[in-house]
Amino acid sequence: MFVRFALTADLSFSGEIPGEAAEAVEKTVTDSNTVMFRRGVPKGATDDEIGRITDWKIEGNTLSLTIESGPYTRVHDALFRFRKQITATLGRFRLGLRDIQVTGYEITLTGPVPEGLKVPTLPFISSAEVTAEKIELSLQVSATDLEQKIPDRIVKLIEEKMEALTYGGKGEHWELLYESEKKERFFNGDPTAEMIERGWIKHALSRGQWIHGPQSVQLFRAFEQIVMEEIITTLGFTEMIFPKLVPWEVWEKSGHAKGVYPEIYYVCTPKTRDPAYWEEVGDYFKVTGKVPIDMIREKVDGPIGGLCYAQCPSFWPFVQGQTLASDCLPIRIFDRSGTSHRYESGGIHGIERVDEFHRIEILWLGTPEQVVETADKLHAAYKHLFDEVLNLEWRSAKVTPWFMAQEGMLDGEGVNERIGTTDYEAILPYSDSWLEFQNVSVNGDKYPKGFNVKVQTGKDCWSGCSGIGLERWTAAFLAQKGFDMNNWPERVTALVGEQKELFKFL
Ligand SMILES: Nc1ncnc2c1ncn2[C@@H]1O[C@H](COS(=O)(=O)NC(=O)[C@@H](N)CO)[C@@H](O)[C@H]1O
Ligand SMILES: [Zn+2]
Repeated sequence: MFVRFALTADLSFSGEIPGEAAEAVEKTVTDSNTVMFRRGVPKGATDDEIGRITDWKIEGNTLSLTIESGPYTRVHDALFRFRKQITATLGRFRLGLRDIQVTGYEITLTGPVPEGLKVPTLPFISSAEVTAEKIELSLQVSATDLEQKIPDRIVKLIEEKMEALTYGGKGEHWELLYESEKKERFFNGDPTAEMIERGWIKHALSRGQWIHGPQSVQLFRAFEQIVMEEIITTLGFTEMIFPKLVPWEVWEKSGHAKGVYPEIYYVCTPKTRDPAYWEEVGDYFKVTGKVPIDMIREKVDGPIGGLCYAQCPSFWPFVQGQTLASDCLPIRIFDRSGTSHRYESGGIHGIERVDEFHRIEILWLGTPEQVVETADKLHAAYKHLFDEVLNLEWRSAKVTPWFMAQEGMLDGEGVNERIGTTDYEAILPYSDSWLEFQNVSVNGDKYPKGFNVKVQTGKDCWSGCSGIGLERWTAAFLAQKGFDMNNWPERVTALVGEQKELFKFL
């Protein structure tokens, strides 16, 4: 795409601009066009690619400018560079710059426009024309918007949307890394249906949410214990507690704020704690037995953020803005302190795809070498766990990095080949489909950059994370091993012990 910008602006000064100043203004315009606007422009850029003042006129205390550019020294950058020059020039005539009014701003992107491109609806875009080979935008922007580089971000956003449409079909990247040998299958049913049948779990009252009875929890805790022994203790990870209510600021820094909105469970706060303010809500419920949602909606603030989604982002404020001493690296921590929530795709699923799930989130950070080495150690430990301890039929594959998928980004070309996500999948005999039950990711410098974390050497700081989904482990394990404990690996049987049957429903 070739991008052109055009801008008209009125610069108003503290008094009438005298006739004799015209010459000085002319000189400042020429200097800007020939020298100032060429600063930092790559060699070989043609004249019409570089910002230029193509017209100007003085009327009373106002200097009106027309600026045009291609991609270099874009018109708003030219405007602010010129502002510096002209303030000095007219300062000599004892005139101060009072205000800049942007009276027009056009962006034209020329090149093949993919089918179905939707120009974003933003307050800054006053009109948009899209044809097969061109996109023309008129913006309504203030000088402050230009200082915040709104036009550049709009162009970047449109380019991202076009890329997504062009490569959209590429979808998720998937490349097989390892496949275990086939294992004996002791069960052919849907584990969730069987768990319900046996009273191990029951649907809870919120969407995609379950109440886990003792038998299910005994299995969750057995898996957790095995993770503690085989992974956490063996590799030296230490427990922390990461917050589970995530404010926007965390997701702004983690990048989730780019595109996680369709799947968030949003959180709002009362406008006031004053009981009198809320009395009518309780009264309404007392009288009707119904909760007045619309009335509540008027009385809350926010959403201030949402419930835990990816689990690792809310750790990062712990180290935000800090420099870590080399001798404390690599940091290896984990969190299992609460639930994650995702407003998943429609339809009722089994426990393998729920809106509220229980995950052990393993997180490590340090130099790139330390982070890659830790990931490799984790892969080896997991392989031992699934092959020898749980004796699962499983495979692993390199996929689109989880954080890109969650931000709706494409698999970035050219990122360091060690950066990425490995999914662990287990076969579910009853549906003959593979279920991703956990993953291991090398996230590169994404989080340290997002949260401004440095290491003593001043070199890159990288991080990685691994999410172990206990619902998914349980679904995969039961789908393959069934419910007869004699067919379970004895480590699991020993940890589960005698199953608790508490409830007798008549
Ligand atoms: N809807 C869901 N239901 C049950 N488990 C889920 C769900 N979504 C994710 N998980 C579990 O969480 C793991 C990691 O989720 S992820 O989105 O792939 N990755 C992340 O969020 C990373 N932060 C690592 O946790 C998945 O492998 C799966 O085990
Ligand atoms: Zn994570």
